[in-house]
Amino acid sequence: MAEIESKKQLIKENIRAYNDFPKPGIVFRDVFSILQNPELFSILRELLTFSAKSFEVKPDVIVGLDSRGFLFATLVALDLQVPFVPIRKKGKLPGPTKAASYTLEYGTDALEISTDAIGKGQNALIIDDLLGTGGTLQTACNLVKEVGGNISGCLLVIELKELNGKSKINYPVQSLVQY
Ligand SMILES: O=P(O)(O)OC[C@H]1O[C@H](OP(=O)(O)OP(=O)(O)O)[C@H](O)[C@@H]1O
Ligand SMILES: Nc1ncnc2[nH]cnc12
Repeated sequence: MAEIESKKQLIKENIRAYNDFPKPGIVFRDVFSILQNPELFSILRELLTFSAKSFEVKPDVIVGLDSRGFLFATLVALDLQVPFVPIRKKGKLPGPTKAASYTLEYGTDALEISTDAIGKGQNALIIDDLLGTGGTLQTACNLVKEVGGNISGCLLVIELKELNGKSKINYPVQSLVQY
């Protein structure tokens, strides 16, 4: 466990922060700084998969959120050998879909899921890079439920504590690093 905590600390120290991006007053936490270093990216993958295995309800599918969430959700889906399901920004998915709009730290957007992507009663673990206000994750949870899935939980690389996004989510939430 001490080893896990020190690996989380290493990831935290290496996520670069940019002030006033993309708008004045926002501190942008750039998870791509980890991906530029294969050693750190491998450690992050190991931490995510370790956390994904720790949820009480084991996931049947991994749901990743467009776009940065895909970078991590696909790795975990492979490690767990379960299907990967994308939730995309509106207008990008073919076939029948369900959509919902939401607000985020610096704008508004809409998300979409394929109606047949998750079997009725299947357990989904939702993975994204960052939890801010929680609007994105809350919308993703609603979409998974709408197409008949259950939610094992939600896993984030980064949690911005002061935005209190966790309070919007009625499912188990784990984040690897917090600011
Ligand atoms: O908790 P919230 O306040 O809703 O914010 C978190 C979301 O904002 C960012 O996504 P963004 O929409 O910028 O998309 P990207 O991953 O394509 O950069 C981030 O990747 C999360 O998905
Ligand atoms: N502060 C932030 N840094 C990086 N990505 C974000 N997405 C939403 N808020 C963010």
